[in-house]
Amino acid sequence: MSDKVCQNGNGTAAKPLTNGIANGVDEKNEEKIAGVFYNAKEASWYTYDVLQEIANHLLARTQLRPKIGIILGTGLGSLANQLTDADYIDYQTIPHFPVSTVEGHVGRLIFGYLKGVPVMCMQGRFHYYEGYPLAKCAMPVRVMKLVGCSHLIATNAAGGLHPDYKVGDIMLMKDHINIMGFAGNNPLQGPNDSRFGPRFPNMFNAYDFKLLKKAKEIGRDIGIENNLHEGVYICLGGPNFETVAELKMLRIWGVDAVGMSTVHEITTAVHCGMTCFAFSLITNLCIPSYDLEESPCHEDIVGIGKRQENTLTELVSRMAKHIHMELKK
Ligand SMILES: O=P(O)(O)O[C@@H]1C[C@H](O)[C@@H](CO)O1
Ligand SMILES: Nc1nc2[nH]cnc2c(=O)[nH]1
Repeated sequence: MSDKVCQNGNGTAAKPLTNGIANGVDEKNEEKIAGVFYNAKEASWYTYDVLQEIANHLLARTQLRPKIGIILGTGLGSLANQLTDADYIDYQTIPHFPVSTVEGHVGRLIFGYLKGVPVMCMQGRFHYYEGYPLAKCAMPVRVMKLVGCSHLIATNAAGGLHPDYKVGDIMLMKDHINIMGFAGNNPLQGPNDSRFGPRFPNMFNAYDFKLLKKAKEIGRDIGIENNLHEGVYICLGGPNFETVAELKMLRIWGVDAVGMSTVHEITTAVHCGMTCFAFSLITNLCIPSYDLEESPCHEDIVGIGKRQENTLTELVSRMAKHIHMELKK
């Protein structure tokens, strides 16, 4: 028998929950962190003042003043190894911050220089299936904004649904389908604080067209144009992977890559006026057939991210450099 932890899509390893939460809402809601139920009250707990408190806390712990926030998806955390002169801030030590419970998400913020560009990096994100409401999953984006970031680079691991995609390819996100929002589950649900943004934000140009164009140019420069695509991402609630019938339906909808994150982060970032760029690393193929022997496995997904570290670092750092130069103009 293979010693692989998961086969046939089962057995996804969970990181043991830590009890070392600094203070605030999580201490009281420790049970909820185990992913038990959705609590709208908990989501709306992150008021402007609470988020400002978190931002001030961070600004007191680093000299860096980044304009670019980066979210590293599953298996993509090793990109953070490239940061120099870095300040590492564990989520457990930040007031009111949740903890990362998923393998492949270290759970810390890093303020450092990516090839000379100051950035703020989330090495590990929060997912809905961990038991966090969407507003809480996306809360760090508002913190980025309050720290001074005008741009967000979000990355994720996703299943490739488009028939041309191969494992290891990169799909630049040109758009998304907010399926969880269709049913009213939206990170912006609840009272709107106009200091963040408008009640009814426009998502028409959520993914900055110029940055998308630049990414394609960079893709050519670094020789990955044959493994680079542009497509539509969907975030499902997870944690289960999709059934064949679901994959068939998503394909009809025009979805190219399937994941469990990013959409609520981008929605929150657009709401507060940040310019967004995002991409998916295709870590497995979503083939709508009952005849397959292999199915997605979290450990393999993490491994693909690590394998692609050099390419991803090159793409992200060149994008960061470009944004940095543009901001200086
Ligand atoms: O955080 P991301 O969206 O990169 O993680 C994806 C979705 C699940 O969390 C995990 C499945 O392996 O990878
Ligand atoms: N929902 C979903 N998320 C993923 N993350 C990485 N691969 C997948 C996948 O196939 N489906």
